[in-house]
Amino acid sequence: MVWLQVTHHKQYPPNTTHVYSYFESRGGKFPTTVFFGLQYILKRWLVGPVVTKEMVAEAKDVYKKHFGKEYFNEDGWNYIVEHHKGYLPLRVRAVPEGMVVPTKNVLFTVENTDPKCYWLTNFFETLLVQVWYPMTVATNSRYQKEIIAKYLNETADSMVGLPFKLHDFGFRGASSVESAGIGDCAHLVNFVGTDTIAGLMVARNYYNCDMAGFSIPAAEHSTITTWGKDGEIEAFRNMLTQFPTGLVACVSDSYDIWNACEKVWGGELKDLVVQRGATGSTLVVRPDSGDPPEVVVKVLEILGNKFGTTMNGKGYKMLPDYLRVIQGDGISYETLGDILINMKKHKWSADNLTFGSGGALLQKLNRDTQKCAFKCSSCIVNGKEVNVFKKPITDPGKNSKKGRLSLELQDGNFVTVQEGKGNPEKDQLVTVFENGKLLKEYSLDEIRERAQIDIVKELKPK
Ligand SMILES: O=C1OCCC/C1=C\Nc1ccccc1
Repeated sequence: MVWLQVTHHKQYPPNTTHVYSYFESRGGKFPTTVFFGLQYILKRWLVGPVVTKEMVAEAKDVYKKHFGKEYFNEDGWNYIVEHHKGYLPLRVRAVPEGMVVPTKNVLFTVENTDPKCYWLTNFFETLLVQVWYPMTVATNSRYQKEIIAKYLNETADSMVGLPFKLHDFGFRGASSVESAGIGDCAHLVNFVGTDTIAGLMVARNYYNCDMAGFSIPAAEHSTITTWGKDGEIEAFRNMLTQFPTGLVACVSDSYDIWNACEKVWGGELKDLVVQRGATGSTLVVRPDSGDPPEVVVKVLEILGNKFGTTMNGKGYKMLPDYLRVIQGDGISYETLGDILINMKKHKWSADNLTFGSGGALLQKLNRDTQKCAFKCSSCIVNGKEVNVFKKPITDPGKNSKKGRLSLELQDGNFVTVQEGKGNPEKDQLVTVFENGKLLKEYSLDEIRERAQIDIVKELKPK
């Protein structure tokens, strides 16, 4: 409740009764964005009777101390408590979550529904613009899915493994438990592999998804190195015996990844590894250092020499089904292609490998990555609706849109129609929130469907 923009009620023209603002990505790293995460913000902060007179009193006290003067809009907020019973008189219209939209298009609009609360629209800019984070994580994750899909399509017999190909390793590198949860849920729009448990709870509590992601038992360096360097073989054996069936992952670079693959997995423990095949179980070897394109291929070559390979229908090598590799070090949108290219060059199918990504997936992005902005484009002053815009001579890229906006599909392409000239029947924006109530909810399942990447859409049986 204690947000910024607390002095703006004093700054609008006299007799302002309506402020209408919109959110967009002005461009940036990726040409399209996956719209995701607004529903979390609405349900977490804005839905229901969210304002009480006690909160108003506290905010008044906080801001009196913060500014040293009475700038807080006490009357305005008490009006919302008394007249609206704490329900926010706002309307939010948004593109459906999971929709992939080219940048520079309106993604959602906000306006006040009570003329006395003109000041409320932009009061929540601070909170609503935080949608940049889940949106940008979902976008960055989806662009990685496109790269993986390309090489899977070229070098594997099936795309069925695609949803598991990029695993969220990012919990520890996130800025907080809450942001890890939001970011992981955004990643899970595109994939189903994660160790960021917080995201499962966001999916359950905000996106109606009982279990959004999956994982398997995995070693970390501490559970291997506590056995001592000479005990690494026993640590590995312990992984195979403690988890006798199913998949188990084992980080193998604590001392010497080449020796681990050649002499331990492919040597002393080889029979135990091969026997897992009898129960359809799999060992996943995890390198975790060195130059990823080189290390992944060298690990595959060593394991291939020791366990044998088969040629798949696309003419690429596959390890036996009981053996796979996961690379979780140095993975990002910028680097995973290099690994897949080197694998292809050495005739290894992409299906042998899974990626794990941490900091790059959840943390190495900001509001500028997709240039997310919230701007007023229309208002009513003295009963007259006027277009509002900024057009800085110092940066045309910051020009904002004018008037009431709609997002229309014209010949299959998204177009933002400005100045209220849109055709309501064609408008892709949906009223998701009005007067404190959520009018439209999206489940993660339908969001996933909407965000499908084209290559999978094309390959899906008609
Ligand atoms: O190796 C693995 O195989 C597949 C399951 C996950 C996994 C490792 N997880 C992880 C998480 C956070 C930091 C580092 C690794």
